[in-house]
Amino acid sequence: MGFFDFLNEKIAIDLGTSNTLITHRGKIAIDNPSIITIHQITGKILAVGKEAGMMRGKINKNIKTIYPFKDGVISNLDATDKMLKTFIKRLSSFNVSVFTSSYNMIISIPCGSTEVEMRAVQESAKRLNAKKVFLIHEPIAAAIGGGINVLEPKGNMIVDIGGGTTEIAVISLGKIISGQSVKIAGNTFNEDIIQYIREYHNLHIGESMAEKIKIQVGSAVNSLESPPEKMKVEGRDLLTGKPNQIKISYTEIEKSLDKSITHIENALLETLSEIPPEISADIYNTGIYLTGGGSLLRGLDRRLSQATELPVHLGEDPLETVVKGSDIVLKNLDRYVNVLVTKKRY
Ligand SMILES: Nc1ncnc2c1ncn2[C@@H]1O[C@H](COP(=O)(O)OP(=O)(O)OP(=O)(O)O)[C@@H](O)[C@H]1O
Repeated sequence: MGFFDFLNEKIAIDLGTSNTLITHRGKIAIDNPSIITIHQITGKILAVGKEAGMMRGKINKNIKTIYPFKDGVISNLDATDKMLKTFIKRLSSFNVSVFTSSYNMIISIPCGSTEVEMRAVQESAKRLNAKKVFLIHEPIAAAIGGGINVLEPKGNMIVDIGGGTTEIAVISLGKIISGQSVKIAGNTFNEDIIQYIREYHNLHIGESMAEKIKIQVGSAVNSLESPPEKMKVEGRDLLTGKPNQIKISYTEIEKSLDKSITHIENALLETLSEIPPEISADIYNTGIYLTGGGSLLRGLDRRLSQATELPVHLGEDPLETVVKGSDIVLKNLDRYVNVLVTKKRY
């Protein structure tokens, strides 16, 4: 790669509550949990991303695990800076810290982001030496990444279930015309599972175990065509204090998640009830596009389809659609300029 190619570097970043994805030269180069661990006393970074994720729940009191984002937005600016800096360094194929002030960056943000939250993202990006920083709303990026033509005068409905938020958006002519950001998503599902197992099995389990359960035996419906086998779950018995093991089935997990999924269903129905009739007609024909890691929960598409009486399409690689869409926009700025979030000057 020549020097001048370097001047055209483009980076798309999906700063997620659970995962941070970064594309570089059109490929996903970073796909890591959004976690860092630091030493409590010295403040030194001990691990970032995957390595920090592996330490989750198994740390001593001198080590602190930090999640830089909460509910889709930056909750710890310093940790965000440190994490992003490490990821950007890892992107470099050179042996030196190459990224000078000559690359363009696009970052996806939840549609409910406030001016202050957007400024925090901008400032963090500026400290990474980006030449230009563009912002895009996550559902628009997800739609583009999922292959939907968002620029046509036709309504499309996207539901992006992430770790911290579920973003519901109706898009037409490149803009969100209706929608909402609900703070119920994958992390809430994990909390529901922890709570259920504590209540019904007197077992205290950690966050990573809850995540494993959700993936292995999680379900949004109580009857599955090919049900997963019961799963062995280990934790601390609340009555004896000793380590213990139980077996858990997908129907129990369905029960534990029911309340949260009902919330998502209601938010969807509310958004549908607020859109103009012409757009309603479009959505009646096209249905709903479901994406984000949370959409991988077994039977969720079926359940949302039953609740809305609309077809629900599950996209491919739902964990990657937002960053892929952002990358497409950055590469085709002339075509997509109208979909970008218009920033105030700070
Ligand atoms: N197979 C699976 N079944 C159920 N949930 C899953 C599965 N795989 C991943 N998830 C969940 O997807 C969520 C992460 O999704 P994603 O990476 O789209 O969110 P994010 O972008 O980090 O979050 P946000 O958009 O809220 O900031 C996590 O809660 C994770 O547990």
